[in-house]
Amino acid sequence: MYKPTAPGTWKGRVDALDGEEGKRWHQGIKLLNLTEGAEPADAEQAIAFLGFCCDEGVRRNQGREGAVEGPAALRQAMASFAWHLEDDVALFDAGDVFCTNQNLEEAQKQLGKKVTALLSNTYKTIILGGGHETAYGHFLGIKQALPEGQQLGIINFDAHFDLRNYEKQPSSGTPFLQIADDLRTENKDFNYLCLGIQQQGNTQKLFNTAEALGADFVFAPAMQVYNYEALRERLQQFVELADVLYVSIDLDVFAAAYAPGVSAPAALGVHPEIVLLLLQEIISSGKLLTLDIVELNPKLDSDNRTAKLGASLLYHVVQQWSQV
Ligand SMILES: N=CN[C@@H](CCC(=O)O)C(=O)O
Ligand SMILES: [Mn+2]
Ligand SMILES: [Mn+2]
Repeated sequence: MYKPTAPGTWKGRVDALDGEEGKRWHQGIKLLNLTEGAEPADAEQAIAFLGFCCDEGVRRNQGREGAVEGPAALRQAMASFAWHLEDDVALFDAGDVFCTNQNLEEAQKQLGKKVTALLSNTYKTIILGGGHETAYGHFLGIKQALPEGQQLGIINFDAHFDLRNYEKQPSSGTPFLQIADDLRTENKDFNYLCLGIQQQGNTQKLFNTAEALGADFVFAPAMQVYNYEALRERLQQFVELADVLYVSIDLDVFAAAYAPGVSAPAALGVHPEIVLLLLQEIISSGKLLTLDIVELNPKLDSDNRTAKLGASLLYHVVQQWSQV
């Protein structure tokens, strides 16, 4: 269920005449093979991408399939980014975990193992989804790597709570309830902040589940740059209570004009600037442990707009995270 990235996958524009000054991400990224686990990172600041090629959760959740192609589209959209990273920073591509034979549960376990391998070898990890079922696999890995007694805070930029009941089967709509239940089993707190919730996109049942779990949330219409100070305060209160943060970005949080390439587009979704500002605030706290970006469906995208939005957010995340 795991494959390292093939050489030649990262390709893009080459400005040969400009030498080192013309460097782009596809010329600087290193391939990392996790077949036997991970070697300790050989750079002061090591950031690793890992793909989760899976939309089985979306299929089970009655969504529109295609997120299995998300990791490839994100890599392609990042490949020609200009290289502006400091000399002590190394960027890695650690390959992909695949979901085969609709065996989502096994794929999530495999993703978890690779995440643990990266985190316990001091890589800053960025998981490229996949449907939002990526989050539960990601969490399985975080759980193993988290030092005893550390409080985990989970921040999800999403139009949806993804707190659906999973008695029948886990899906892309259930990961955060699965996480909440796992944490409760271990007598740990579920600290969950959801940013960009659409009222019409979540039933009363989901609001009730969120309330019962003590989850905090901000509705999409309040996610505005003019409201930044209030949002920052809210975020800071949440961040203060956590020792480490897991951030999830579901691209359906954005307005469909920016992000048409998702299973469930939000016509009145959030504008990217406010998400970027809040991400910068999160990273500057120094508590970000790991991040994922999910629900990109290249089949539904328009001129790679959604892929480019996701990739551009990752550009800024990498640029800032490599300096804290
Ligand atoms: N990943 C989550 N997806 C949403 C889908 C909602 C919809 O299809 O409208 C959810 O389950 O709530
Ligand atoms: Mn989601
Ligand atoms: Mn969503």
